[in-house]
Amino acid sequence: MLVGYDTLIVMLALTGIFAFSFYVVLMAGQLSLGQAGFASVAAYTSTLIIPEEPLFGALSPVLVGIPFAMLVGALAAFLLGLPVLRLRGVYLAIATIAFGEVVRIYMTSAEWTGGARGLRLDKWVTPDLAWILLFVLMYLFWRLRPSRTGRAFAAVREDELAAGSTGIDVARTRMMSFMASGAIAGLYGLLYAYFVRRIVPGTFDFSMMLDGLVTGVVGGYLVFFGPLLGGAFFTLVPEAQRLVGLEAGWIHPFVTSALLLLVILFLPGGLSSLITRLGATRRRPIPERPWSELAPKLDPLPERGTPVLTLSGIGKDYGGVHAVRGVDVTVTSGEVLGVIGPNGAGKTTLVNMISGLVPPTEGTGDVLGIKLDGSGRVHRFAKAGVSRTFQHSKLFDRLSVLENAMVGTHVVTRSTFLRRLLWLPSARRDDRAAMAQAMLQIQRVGLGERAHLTAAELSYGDQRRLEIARALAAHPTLLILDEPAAGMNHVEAAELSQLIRSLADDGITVMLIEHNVRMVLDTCTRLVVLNFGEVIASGDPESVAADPAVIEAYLGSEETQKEKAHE
Ligand SMILES: Nc1ncnc2c1ncn2[C@@H]1O[C@H](COP(=O)(O)OP(=O)(O)OP(=O)(O)O)[C@@H](O)[C@H]1O
Repeated sequence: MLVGYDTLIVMLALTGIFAFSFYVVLMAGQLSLGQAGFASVAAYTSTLIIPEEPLFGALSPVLVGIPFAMLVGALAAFLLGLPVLRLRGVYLAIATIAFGEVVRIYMTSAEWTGGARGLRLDKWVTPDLAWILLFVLMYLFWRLRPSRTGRAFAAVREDELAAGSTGIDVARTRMMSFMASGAIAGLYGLLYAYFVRRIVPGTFDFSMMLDGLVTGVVGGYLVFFGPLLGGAFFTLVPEAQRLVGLEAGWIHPFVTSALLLLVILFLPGGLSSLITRLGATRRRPIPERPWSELAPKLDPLPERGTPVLTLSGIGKDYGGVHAVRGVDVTVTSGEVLGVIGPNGAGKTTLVNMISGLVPPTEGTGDVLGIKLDGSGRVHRFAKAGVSRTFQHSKLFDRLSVLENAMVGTHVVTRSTFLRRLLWLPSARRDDRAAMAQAMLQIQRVGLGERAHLTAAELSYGDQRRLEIARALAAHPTLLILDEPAAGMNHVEAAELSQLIRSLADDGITVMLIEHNVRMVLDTCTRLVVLNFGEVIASGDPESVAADPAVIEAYLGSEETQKEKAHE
């Protein structure tokens, strides 16, 4: 067992560093547990290149190993990530644990690793080195969180589907967090080995992984100093127990576990959430600034009348259920196209195909230059100019209204993380431009006063409005609204109708799915009616509303029409 204050001080830093390798995946919502494996691979391979003598006669030779171990850890994570990052949740956890076990078994049986007896090393890790590295990591994560990349991580954690629809490359973001986790775990493995002066396969086992996970979760993964708090908890609680004589037998694990349980049960965001909660009570509305001047310069929208969407015989089959069949539709710029039809008519499936969420099983289509052949991933549709809202709001609940809309600016802003590390003024300008673009849209939907609240704190109607603001923040050419007025009263629906018309006046093409017939008739320039997946009528709102086939299939009797109009 390690004793002495030097040891305690170094272990505090090392535990914090290891917790960061969990933090970075949890931050992106991934339950990945291969860190002990990455640490092991990196530590063992580093021993092959680290010289035995000090560098230039004075510097710790571990300095050579640091970039090497991080590279090896990241590479191992990349290679493992290629097959396993298709998995999510508990399946990802199992696959990554299995990787750790495979590494351990290999290291035990290989000759170059010294087998089960391991290798003896020199002690090259000092408290200064460990703490400097921990502070470097804290700095990186402090600068990452409010950057465009940090928001992408948070968005992927909160809702992958919505993140993809705002133009974030979800697969890439997950891989980035996975590789960063591998790099940090590699760093930890190296430092640990050269601190305890020994490397044996048993060190990097399941319990190391579990300790790291607990430290990451207890510290919390929403704020950059979470791992430090987690590390302190994990290292100091046993130490405090030792000091007060609670060390013997079962008392030690019992007290530690009870404290852990308390943190996990009553502080789901970890210890760091205590501090953010204090901050939350001090949140104030965002002060007014000249947002239009600060906003980014955006490309003009296509000329009125330019084709935006062309569908030809498009259809989607769900194992025998023809959700959509043989739909031919052309939409041109500046139109407000209403898509109506009874429940289950295929409206959502149709817009899911247009926004790249599901590939069609028949027909061809083109939306803003992207072919609907199943090859384009969701974020590409967003990049091309397709933005959408969902039938059931998909907001990033734990992010603020402003942050939600800022995620929406992903496709019209540039990455700022690396420039933020260097405090470059251009990064500040770009971040401010993203904020301005987001605030303008938030104000446009009438949420300016509530920009500082979290999305979860909003009323249902406001959440629907926020989803529209987030979609607008991407400066879309085609805006798809899936039942945006659901749950709104007729005054709110009328306001929404006015907003949609003003968006069309600005040149945005809108596709509106809505059950509120009055609103559809008031808002749209053209209607398409679906029934059992097929188009049964299309044309200007008045003639469609008068079409007997439509009345029969959807609008029903006059009484039902009135009811629907008041929904
Ligand atoms: N993922 C899926 N798997 C199997 N069937 C599906 C799936 N998604 C939709 N369907 C089926 O496809 C048909 C069309 O559904 P869709 O949700 O597109 O209709 P909708 O017009 O949007 O309905 P609503 O107005 O109730 O939202 C329905 O019969 C539905 O059950």
